[in-house]
Amino acid sequence: MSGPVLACRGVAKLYGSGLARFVKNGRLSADPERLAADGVTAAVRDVDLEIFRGETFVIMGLSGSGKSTLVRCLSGLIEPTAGEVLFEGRDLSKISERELIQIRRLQMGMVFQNFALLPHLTVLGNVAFPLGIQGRPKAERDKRAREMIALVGLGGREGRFPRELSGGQQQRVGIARSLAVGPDVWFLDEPFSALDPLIRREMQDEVLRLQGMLKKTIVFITHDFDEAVRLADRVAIMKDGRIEQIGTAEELVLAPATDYVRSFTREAPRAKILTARSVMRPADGEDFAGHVPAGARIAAFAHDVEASQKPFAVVEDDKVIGAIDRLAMIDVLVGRELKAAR
Ligand SMILES: Nc1ncnc2c1ncn2[C@@H]1O[C@H](COP(=O)(O)OP(=O)(O)OP(=O)(O)O)[C@@H](O)[C@H]1O
Repeated sequence: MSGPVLACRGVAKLYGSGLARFVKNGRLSADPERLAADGVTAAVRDVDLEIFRGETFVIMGLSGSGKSTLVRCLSGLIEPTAGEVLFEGRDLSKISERELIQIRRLQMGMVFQNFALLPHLTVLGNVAFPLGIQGRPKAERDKRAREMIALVGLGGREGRFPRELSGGQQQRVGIARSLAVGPDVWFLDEPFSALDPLIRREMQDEVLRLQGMLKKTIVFITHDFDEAVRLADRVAIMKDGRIEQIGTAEELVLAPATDYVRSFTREAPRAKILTARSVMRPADGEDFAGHVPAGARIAAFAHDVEASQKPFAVVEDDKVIGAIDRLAMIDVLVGRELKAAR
């Protein structure tokens, strides 16, 4: 098995003056009270994480919790005050500036909330832009840009300028541009926050569709738990620069590590998050009305189970591993506390 694509070890990013006095042996050595008393902002602190190939890793938190700063550290845009960021096992602070630029240009793609398109360039010009920076010949970059434009559903609009496109279309251009160089890691920093809810959902579907085809390693920032649930393999919840918990949406809902995570996930759409496995009870040789796969989300079968007098079998590898009945459905749907490991 290969190691993580990206990893953080004790990463901290401070803003203020005389920061060296807060770092000992490469690690942050001051607590938040001391930093605050000295007028220092700890935008990020004590962050340890690993992101694996092909994973969609979502970083969530309220405004000011440190999401963007952490992602800037992960993408090598800024250097942490303490700790290490490893990209494919290499400490980003130990490689040359030149190589870092190459990694950022060739192996990382970025999508931003404000689209960050160049207004004087057409759709084709914008998408081809990063290929031009790489010095690729014009014919080659135009061909690749056209492919990317078609991929995001904007074929035929190559000659338009950003101002002639809707917000959703502009962000599709941003997406096409970020994918043009074929990056290994795809960073999306609140890419859909400026879009209205319907378009936002459409764009989430677009990311899911592209991810199904391209299988990138994705680091996605959002402050919306529903968005995280739709997209994420794992979610990291940040508060005051620290990560409170990392887990699947189901783990966060069933076993919140802190009160903060509990309050963050309280309103979560449980039926879309929880699986049959986490709400089943032991089966005791009863008669079943049907069966559901252990990994299926409640929303997919809630209606059938609720409408049935008899329980349903929960199956895995063709074996019955538990049972699920109306009462369990009602517990989930009304949000009654579940025991994490029944
Ligand atoms: N260049 C900077 N100089 C000083 N303080 C900064 C700087 N960048 C970020 N901060 C502070 O660090 C903290 C975290 O900011 P950051 O932008 O990472 O949060 P965020 O979670 O991405 O917020 P938002 O969702 O609003 O974008 C904030 O208190 C912010 O004011």
